[in-house]
Amino acid sequence: MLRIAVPNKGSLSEPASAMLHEAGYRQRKDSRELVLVDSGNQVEFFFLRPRDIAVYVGSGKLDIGITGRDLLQDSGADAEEILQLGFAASTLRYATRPGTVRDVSQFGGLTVATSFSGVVTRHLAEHGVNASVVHLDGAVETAIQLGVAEVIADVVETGTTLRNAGLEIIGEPVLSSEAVVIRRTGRPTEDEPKVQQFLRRMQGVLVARRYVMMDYDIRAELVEKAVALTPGLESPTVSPLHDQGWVAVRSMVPTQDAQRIMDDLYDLGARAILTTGIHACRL
Ligand SMILES: Nc1ncnc2c1ncn2[C@@H]1O[C@H](COP(=O)(O)OP(=O)(O)OP(=O)(O)O)[C@@H](O)[C@H]1O
Ligand SMILES: O=P(O)(O)OC[C@H]1O[C@H](OP(=O)(O)OP(=O)(O)O)[C@H](O)[C@@H]1O
Ligand SMILES: [Mg+2]
Repeated sequence: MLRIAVPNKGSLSEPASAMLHEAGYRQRKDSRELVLVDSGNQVEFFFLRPRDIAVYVGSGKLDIGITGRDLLQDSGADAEEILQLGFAASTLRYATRPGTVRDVSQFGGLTVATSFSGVVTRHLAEHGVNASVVHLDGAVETAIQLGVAEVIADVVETGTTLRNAGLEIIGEPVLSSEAVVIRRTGRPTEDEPKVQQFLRRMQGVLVARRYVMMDYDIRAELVEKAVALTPGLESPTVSPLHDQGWVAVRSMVPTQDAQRIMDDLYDLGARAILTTGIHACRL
């Protein structure tokens, strides 16, 4: 059985389980369940703290896991990203009281509070800055108010939390993160076909979420121009219609561009333009 680590709490937990469910895997019904066997798919899920997942996978105790890139890098575990999942997107940013310091080059002699002390310690060293790092578990913003640190490094999505704490973001992002699938570094195992099948399923969900199927009819002499608007992932299907002057085209298009493409196709002369959702796919 493939042994997979899944976040049990926090921002990653619900979207990770939703994605696994969409990929056809059983998911737990009770958030207190720690282990779930999906015997139909020959997979065993371990629900673990997001921060611990890289440690289990890096040590080889579990085959693969879903975690955040920031947590993976912070752990220093011997694990690598094998698929980006596109949710829990965030950046790790430095922040301070307005008007104090402007970027990392001015942090010498200061204290930086963060839950990502591994990443931050390395980042400071790379910039040759001699600053102290204080590790906190969460609610890091308060460390400045309480005088524990002059600077914090924290996860930013919308920036609302920092603004509400009266802090301003300074300097360049320390790193950009999102949910990722990880496995032990350089480790194709005897389970490799199962890992590849798992990745294909997850990629199928990503494509089904990001693309719609578009169908339309177009005059035969305009098909090249139409196909340039809807190139598809590989090549669109072009089928003859009973009316010999027209063809039917079928192609995948990014969901976010679908309305604009439909307008452009209509202006070109296409008719009966339809989009339909994709429920699942293997590319
Ligand atoms: N507001 C957010 N938006 C997007 N991603 C986030 C957000 N907060 C945390 N993350 C991401 O979630 C992961 C951290 O998960 P973790 O469960 O440790 O923290 P959390 O979601 O803040 O939950 P907790 O309540 O336990 O602090 C990291 O990869 C981080 O980048
Ligand atoms: O930029 P924003 O959209 O405001 O989101 C970022 C905030 O979200 C997370 O906090 P969470 O609510 O999980 O609390 P925590 O500090 O206890 O982790 C993260 O730690 C930031 O504080
Ligand atoms: Mg949090």
